[in-house]
Amino acid sequence: MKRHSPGARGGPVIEAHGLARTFTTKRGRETTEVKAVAGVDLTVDEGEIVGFLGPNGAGKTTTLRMLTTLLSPTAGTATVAGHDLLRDPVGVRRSIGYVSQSGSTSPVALAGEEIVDHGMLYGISRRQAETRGRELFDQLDLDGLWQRKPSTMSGGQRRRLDIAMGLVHDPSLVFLDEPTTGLDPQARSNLWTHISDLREKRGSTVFLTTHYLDEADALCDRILVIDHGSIVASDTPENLKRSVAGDLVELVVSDEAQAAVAAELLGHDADDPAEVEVQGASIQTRVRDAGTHLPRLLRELDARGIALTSIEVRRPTLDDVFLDLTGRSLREEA
Ligand SMILES: Nc1ncnc2c1ncn2[C@@H]1O[C@H](COP(=O)(O)OP(=O)(O)OP(=O)(O)O)[C@@H](O)[C@H]1O
Repeated sequence: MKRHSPGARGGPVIEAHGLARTFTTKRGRETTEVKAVAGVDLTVDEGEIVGFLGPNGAGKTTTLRMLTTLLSPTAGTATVAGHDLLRDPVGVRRSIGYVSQSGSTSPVALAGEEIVDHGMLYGISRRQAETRGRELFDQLDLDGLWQRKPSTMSGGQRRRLDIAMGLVHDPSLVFLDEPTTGLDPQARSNLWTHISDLREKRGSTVFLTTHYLDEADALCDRILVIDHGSIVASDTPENLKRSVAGDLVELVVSDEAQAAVAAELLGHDADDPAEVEVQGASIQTRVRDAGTHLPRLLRELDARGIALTSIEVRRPTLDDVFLDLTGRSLREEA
């Protein structure tokens, strides 16, 4: 597993060892145990934007709630923002920002007042909270909304207000639980810019969960994949894509009668020569680093007089990675 990513600027700000949580539920005389998180080791370095991905019920929110002190682990240890999770939960809480899935703004209080109250709750003065709050409103495109109730804001504005609340006490480490769920594509990509800016302009470390693979791909230096309560991968999006599968190559020959010969030639480059699919005039397979093989393939096809109507190369996506690692497609679940 790769630990340090290009975004990393310093030492670890999260270090967890064997972090686990079992839930026990009782129905009548029957007791059921759910191992929501089964002993997680993870490291996040200062300045990284790390995406935490996994199928529904994999243990993402439970891990996040443990790392933010909202839930106590049944086993394991962690240091978060320089404080021991078990011995100094107050120290952890004061040093981090946490934006939950549902957010924490009241729909009826005025946005500015809420931000100030929230900052004071974290021990900063009213004046500091107001200065910082107004600065965040400016940075997060919330100008003019200080005196507005969240119930009158758009989804994107409300989500940015949630983020401002999580940042008002100036934490160096921010946890975002599904920050863009429910937003339209434009509001999502706008929020991505703001999240990147947290790192670029403030040097913050960001740990976020998401169901959107394009989000993880665009935003994260590193992706952690959790499945059945255990981490199953940790690497940059590029390395993950490279590691699971070759590029998908599809050739369409002009003359269907030549498909078998073309398939044989393509088979020489295939990851698995037994996995070349032919359907009518279309032939497809996976080829590692297709770009380096295609010129030769094209010359060979030409030499045999096989003309193509099209050729398409698709790089592996994070969904391919996800499918490979968990046996499930995140796209189906989102
Ligand atoms: N309070 C609880 N009591 C009992 N079981 C729980 C509790 N909270 C979570 N679980 C179970 O723990 C497992 C992990 O849940 P968790 O919410 O961490 O998953 P998740 O990866 O965040 O899922 P999602 O993507 O759907 O939000 C699930 O099987 C869930 O049903």
